[in-house]
Amino acid sequence: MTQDIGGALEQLESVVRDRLAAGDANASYVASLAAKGRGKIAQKLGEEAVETVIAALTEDDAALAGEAADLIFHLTVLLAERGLGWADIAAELGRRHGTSGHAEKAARPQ
Ligand SMILES: N=c1c2ncn([C@@H]3O[C@H](COP(=O)(O)OP(=O)(O)OP(=O)(O)O)[C@@H](O)[C@H]3O)c2ncn1[C@@H]1O[C@H](COP(=O)(O)O)[C@@H](O)[C@H]1O
Repeated sequence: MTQDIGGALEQLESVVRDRLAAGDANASYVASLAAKGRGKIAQKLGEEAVETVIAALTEDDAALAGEAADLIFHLTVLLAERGLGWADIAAELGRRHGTSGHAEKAARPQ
């Protein structure tokens, strides 16, 4: 099924929030990960980031897409556990839109 990225992220976030609220670690990976604490969620995110880097350097496109999906999924869990969601990230990206990274860096206080 093809889906636009906004819809996919909203759908994933909605399911993740439901799983966190239900807290059923036996039935849900999200709930079982959250039960291990924020540190474990952050650790998994770091592992998935490393696996994404390795895939980018050594594996094919399908493998990279899979690792990227794992990374985004675990970031969604971490954000939700902190009470944040993709709307918060979209707002920050929107604030940055149109500002060159070079210009932003040059404007930082020395
Ligand atoms: N997108 C995902 C998703 N991507 C990856 N994963 C799981 O993330 C886990 C991480 O993989 P690993 O091999 O690193 O896990 P592991 O070996 O158990 O890791 P360790 O804790 O042992 O280090 C696996 O169990 C994957 O199945 C996901 N689990 C759930 N989702 C989404 O979240 C929804 C809710 O899932 P549940 O909470 O399980 O109902 C699902 O409907 C999906 O939409």
